[in-house]
Amino acid sequence: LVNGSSSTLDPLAPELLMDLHVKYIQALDTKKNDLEYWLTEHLRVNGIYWGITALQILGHPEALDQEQIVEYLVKCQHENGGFGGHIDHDTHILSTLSAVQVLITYDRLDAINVDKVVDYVVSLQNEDGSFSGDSWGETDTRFIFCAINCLSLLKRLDDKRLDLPKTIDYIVRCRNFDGGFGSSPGGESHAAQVYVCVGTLTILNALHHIDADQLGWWLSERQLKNGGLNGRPEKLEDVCYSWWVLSSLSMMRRVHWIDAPKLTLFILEAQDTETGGIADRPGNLPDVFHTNFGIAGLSLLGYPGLVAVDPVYCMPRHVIQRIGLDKH
Ligand SMILES: COc1ccc(S(=O)(=O)N2Cc3cc(C#N)ccc3N(Cc3cncn3C)C[C@H]2Cc2ccccc2)cc1
Ligand SMILES: [Zn+2]
Repeated sequence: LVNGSSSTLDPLAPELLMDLHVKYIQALDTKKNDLEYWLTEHLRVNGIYWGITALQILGHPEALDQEQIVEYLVKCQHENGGFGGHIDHDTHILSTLSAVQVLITYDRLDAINVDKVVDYVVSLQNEDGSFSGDSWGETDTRFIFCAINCLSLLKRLDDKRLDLPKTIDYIVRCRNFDGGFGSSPGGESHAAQVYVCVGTLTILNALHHIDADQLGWWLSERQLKNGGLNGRPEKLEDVCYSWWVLSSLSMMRRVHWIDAPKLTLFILEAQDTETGGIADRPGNLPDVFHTNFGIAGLSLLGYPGLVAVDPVYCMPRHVIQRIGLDKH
């Protein structure tokens, strides 16, 4: 009952409309007459990572043209080694990580200059151990995770230019009295920041800096009566927190501290049964971001028929195993 899909509790419960979600993702790149398609141009590379990863977990890697996607991503790499959100957009650590994640998922790192990617990421590290998102210098624990995650995927954490002990110190400075983490020292605890800080410490084998019972309790407190999870106390439930909270609990071996059947039901009720796709909560419009993190969350909950996902990298577990990172 704990890990089964919701139908073990309630025969009328919705099920995951897998084929409809595959069609929703395939249709994303065809809406070229929608204003939204062009407004989200800056998100294109991130959107490809969200779409590809959802298709991988659904077991349909063939649903998009991999060669065409690789050719597009190659065009997004700048001479500084970073990737922009779209061709000729400024480079950013978020789109650089997304591009690397897709290329590794496709086993096509041969298509890009990996050494230049490493140079770009290393160039974003600051004196205090944090990382900036781009050359404008804005720092956020999210960017530290993107940098460490990317270097780990490229097997380049041993780069002599890095000061990893300082990065760990910076993350620890972002820990709050409630056991959670914020986007910078003194920042309020937020589930997405907990994920990026627990993920960074997991990759750097420094989880001993975390009080797993205290943080596990704060995370389990994110679950509301409707089964959904919020990001902070008093906030509304949102499907993407299924990923930020569950993956953090999974890294701390405490996924069972959440009511899995009730969360499963919440995610399934956020599906759009007409168009496919998953919204941030039931009744809202779906988007590729929440579709990916809803499906990834269901995979962590053991929903039947889904490919296993790695809680640290949010990539298929078999891909992480292929590159030998499944030691944690
Ligand atoms: C719809 O208004 C927005 C607002 C912001 C953004 S964003 O800054 O690019 N970004 C990615 C994102 C993508 C989509 C999709 N498709 C939808 C939302 C969303 N959010 C906003 C969000 C999600 N849950 C509640 N909120 C308000 C997260 C945000 C930050 C983020 C970026 C990368 C990785 C993780 C998180 C995009 C659209
Ligand atoms: Zn959300």
